[in-house]
Amino acid sequence: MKKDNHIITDQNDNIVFLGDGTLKYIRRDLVKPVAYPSGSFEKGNVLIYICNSGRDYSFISKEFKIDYNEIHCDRRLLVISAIFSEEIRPIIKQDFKCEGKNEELIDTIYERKSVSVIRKGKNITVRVDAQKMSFDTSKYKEIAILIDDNGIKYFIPKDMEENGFEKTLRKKDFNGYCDQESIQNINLKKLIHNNIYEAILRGAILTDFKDAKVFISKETIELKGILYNLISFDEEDSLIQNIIDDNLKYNKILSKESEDKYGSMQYNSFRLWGNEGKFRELEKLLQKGSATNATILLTGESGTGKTFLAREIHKCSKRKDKPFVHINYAAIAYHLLESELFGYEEGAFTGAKKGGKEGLFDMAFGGTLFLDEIGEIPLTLQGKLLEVMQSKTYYRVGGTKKRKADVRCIAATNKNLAEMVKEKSFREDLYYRINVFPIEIPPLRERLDCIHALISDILPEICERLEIEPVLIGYQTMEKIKEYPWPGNIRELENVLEKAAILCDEKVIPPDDIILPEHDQFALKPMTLKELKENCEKQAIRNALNLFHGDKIKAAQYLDIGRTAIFDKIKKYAIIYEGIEENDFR
Ligand SMILES: Nc1ncnc2c1ncn2[C@@H]1O[C@H](COP(=O)(O)OP(=O)(O)OP(=O)(O)O)[C@@H](O)[C@H]1O
Repeated sequence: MKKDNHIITDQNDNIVFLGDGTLKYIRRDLVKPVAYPSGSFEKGNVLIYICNSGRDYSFISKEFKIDYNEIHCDRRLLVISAIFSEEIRPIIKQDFKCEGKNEELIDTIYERKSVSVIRKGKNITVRVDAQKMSFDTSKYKEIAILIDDNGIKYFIPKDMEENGFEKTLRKKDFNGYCDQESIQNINLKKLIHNNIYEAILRGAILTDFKDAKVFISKETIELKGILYNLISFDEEDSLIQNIIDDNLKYNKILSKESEDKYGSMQYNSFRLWGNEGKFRELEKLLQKGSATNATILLTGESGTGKTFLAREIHKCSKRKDKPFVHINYAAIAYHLLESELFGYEEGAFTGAKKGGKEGLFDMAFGGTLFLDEIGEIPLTLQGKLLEVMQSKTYYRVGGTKKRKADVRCIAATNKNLAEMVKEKSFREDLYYRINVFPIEIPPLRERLDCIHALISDILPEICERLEIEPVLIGYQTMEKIKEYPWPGNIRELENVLEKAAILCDEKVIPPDDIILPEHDQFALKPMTLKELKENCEKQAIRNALNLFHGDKIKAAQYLDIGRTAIFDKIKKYAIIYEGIEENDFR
């Protein structure tokens, strides 16, 4: 189960866990880099200890001495230790004495804090709620970061570089300066945005002293797969330890998964989602394809992401700094196609602009030309396109000067081009020229098991587009979404999410705000009873076919109708589903 696309929030919508797949949504521009004031250990503080050498964690209690007598702290001290190039290792100082009563702590200790430690190359970033500090670990042997009510304070022992681990950490040693204002009024949810942020999350731990319940366990993470809920640390030792163990194991799984997937922790540059073998294959194909100049043919049903992936391929190619030009053949008037594509010279035809006009091949020079809906290109123009693709040169309409076509072509279609070749509506030679590197994108219904990954990818974008506060999806809402047999078009899912984001009055979308397509269509226009009935029937059959991957017999059984009846209705409503053969209707 893929876990790196999860965002876990507590009941206050503070981010508790950020899967590495979600880090790209964090708006770093909202968190100003700040330094923090001098401070001391206080009740419930968290100490994060980062060490750049050594592998034996036992030194923490020995060499990195904490003078407990100096620290007025009635809480146990949580020490998270991150060793450069090793995973985070949370350690509870079991021997640390608590003073005072728990009840007193509730008001004074921060109630909910999410602490994450992110490593990117030599940099370690510690985030506490909206605050964040980064350290270049190669510069220091040791860094101690203290988190308390006021935020993050850090301590880099001045003489540490000379004296190794001999330094004793005392409260007076924490010196720095603070800019509290820079983090005030930042709603954590504002941080969820779509800035690409390449980093690997190594650990995320929330301490919560107010609510003693434990809401999460290894099982809930593993079984539910997605959890937008509260992780809280109970005050009981054993429970804290359990949670930390779970987090540890979870982090191990995470890093193992990432390593399996990307070798040495590399990012999936294509924003692909899905965890089946075929997605790894698809990813490999995209990686290979984007690294070359070969023409790529993207096929797949409407709304499966062909345009989206064409852009991603461009972004990952050597041509990424040059233009990406999208031509949708279906959207350009037939008589204008040639001049739009190749441009024209002055006087080429009546109405031609003075000085001529550059075409899309000119505009895409050095970059990528995305030939969308290639199946729609008229036969008359197919020959010319073939010629350009072969000779890499072209003439403007009415022109005599040969121009260089320095473009990489990506074509896309939802048509069956091979069939079109047979029917003679698509040139065979052009088909072979385009079909050098075909990549088929599976429809949504074949990737339903990881639909949550797509949602966590697109929901922040939807909110940004609508200019509304980012919203999150709760666990039950996600379950409801998963129950619907999404056919193939991602746009359908986007519409549902968009509507839910608009309807939602809260920070987390409740299940009731998810209006699934079959319920929604009735609201669109008034219908007669007959139309309503037919719509219901049509939708029910479509759903059943999706549910049973096009198996009409199973769908008929599920709908409790006869075999002939379902065949008749599929024909009557012209329901198209992959796998329905023409023969079936005879
Ligand atoms: N991997 C993805 N991550 C996030 N959003 C995606 C992804 N793939 C597709 N989408 C979104 O799904 C919608 C449909 O995708 P897109 O327009 O690329 O499909 P298409 O196959 O080109 O459709 P058509 O054939 O109708 O032109 C878009 O809004 C796109 O942003």
